[in-house]
Amino acid sequence: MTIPRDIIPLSNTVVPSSPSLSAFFNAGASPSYETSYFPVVPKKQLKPFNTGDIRILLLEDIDRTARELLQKEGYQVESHTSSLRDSELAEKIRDVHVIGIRSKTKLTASVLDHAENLLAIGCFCIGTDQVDLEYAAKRGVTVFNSPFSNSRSVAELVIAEVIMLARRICDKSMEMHFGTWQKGSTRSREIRGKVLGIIGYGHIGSQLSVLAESMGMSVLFYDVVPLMAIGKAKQVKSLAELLVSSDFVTLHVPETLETRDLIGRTELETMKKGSYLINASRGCVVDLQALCEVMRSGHLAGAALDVFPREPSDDGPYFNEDLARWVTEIRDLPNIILTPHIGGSTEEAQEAIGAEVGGALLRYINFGCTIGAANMPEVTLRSLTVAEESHLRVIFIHQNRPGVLRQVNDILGDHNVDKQMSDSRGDIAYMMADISKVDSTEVQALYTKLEVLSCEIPKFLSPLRPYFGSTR
Ligand SMILES: NC(=O)C1=CN([C@@H]2O[C@H](COP(=O)(O)OP(=O)(O)OC[C@H]3O[C@@H](n4cnc5c(N)ncnc54)[C@H](O)[C@@H]3O)[C@@H](O)[C@H]2O)C=CC1
Ligand SMILES: O=C(O)CCC(=O)C(=O)O
Repeated sequence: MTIPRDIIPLSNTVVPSSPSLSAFFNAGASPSYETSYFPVVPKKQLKPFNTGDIRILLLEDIDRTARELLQKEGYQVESHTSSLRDSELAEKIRDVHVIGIRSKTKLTASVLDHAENLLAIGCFCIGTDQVDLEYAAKRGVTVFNSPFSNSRSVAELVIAEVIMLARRICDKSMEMHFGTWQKGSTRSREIRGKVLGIIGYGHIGSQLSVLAESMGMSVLFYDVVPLMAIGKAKQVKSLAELLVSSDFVTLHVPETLETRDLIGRTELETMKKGSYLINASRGCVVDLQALCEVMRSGHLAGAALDVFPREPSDDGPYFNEDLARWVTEIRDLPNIILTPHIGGSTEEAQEAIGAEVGGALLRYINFGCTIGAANMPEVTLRSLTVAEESHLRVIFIHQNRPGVLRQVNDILGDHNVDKQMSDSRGDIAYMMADISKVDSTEVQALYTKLEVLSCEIPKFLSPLRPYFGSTR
């Protein structure tokens, strides 16, 4: 557990928002924070609230690029180097408007039920399987991630592992650490001319394909969709075809129902004798019990695992039998490289992710822009400018039902609707409209009328709220 740090005092950087909005954004704010004032910068962006009222919780050692970006905006940012235990997470998530996580923090429906004020989740990684995306959308919580900022880092780790496995580097190094000098070439091979089989030819798989070919390997890949092969790589028709033909099999699929235990005993036994398995995707994709047995039988020559079906939530001496039964077995296997989910953990990747996800959160909070969202329709409009006085941006997240937009437009209709964009994704729709000639005294009435509309949404959807922004 870590001590919260970097809590910025509340700041009043902008013209105060309407009382109802202050109430919305201030709900749960701790009265103990000090107040201070930052210079007002005349930016051409929405300031629908006091930016200092926005409370952001960053977990799992998210890069300082994100922290600094968000702090500069005047938001209150509290950051922790690790994830939080369940009870602490439930408590902390209650008050915040934004939470930033990586892969350890599980934002399930029951955790999200505690999140009374949550507007957005930033997954500072590629995977979003740790978040119940659908439930978050139903609660009007928008989720952002970084689709490829750490892809290269994962690809580089895998290429390193291919060589290390082929030369049994980890075992050799371990022997030396224990004082044993054991020279020899038995079961050490070059990777040139060998076949790399990639399962999942997306951002990481295709990047790896380029690296592997440049080192003289042949590349086969299997993917559920037909894809353009890069270089001389070849897409195969079935998983079995890839498994029987590859010297190294590496997994780069997302965690889905279909990929759970994608590699079980049958698949492991289908792999070539003396081949190697690498998993830097998600732990549940490989049946570890089967892997241990097949490795002990000598059928596989080695493996590298960066991800596990259960991973410790804290750094420390936790990779032991308390985590799972298979841990002891895996630790005892020869020529197996074990790494603590560090595929994307490079300074370059983390900095890029911090800027990308931090920027997406900022654009969402400040402008309502959902471009890049993982669970909401992608909607944006050109920003309002400070010259456009008496303009108001209305954002309305609602159930995707016939008639809702007509009702919304009836309410907005007394004003000039300068621009409007609406889109839906499954059951959820997102509407953004810029209306003009709005007197500040009318904002509350508009809000109330829209809020009544949202009452038509079943009770569990009640947090879907209208959200206003103005240039003032
Ligand atoms: N170890 C680490 O630190 C990291 C792990 N990851 C994991 O790697 C995964 C892949 O990342 P990206 O390449 O960026 O994803 P991506 O979405 O670009 O590519 C995934 C590919 O897998 C394919 N696919 C999906 N289901 C499949 C199936 N059943 N069989 C075969 N192919 C299937 C998709 O069609 C797609 O082409 C992420 O979802 C994440 O879980 C990502 C980054 C870092
Ligand atoms: O960096 C992390 O904590 C998670 C990396 C990962 O697995 C991802 O980006 O999906």
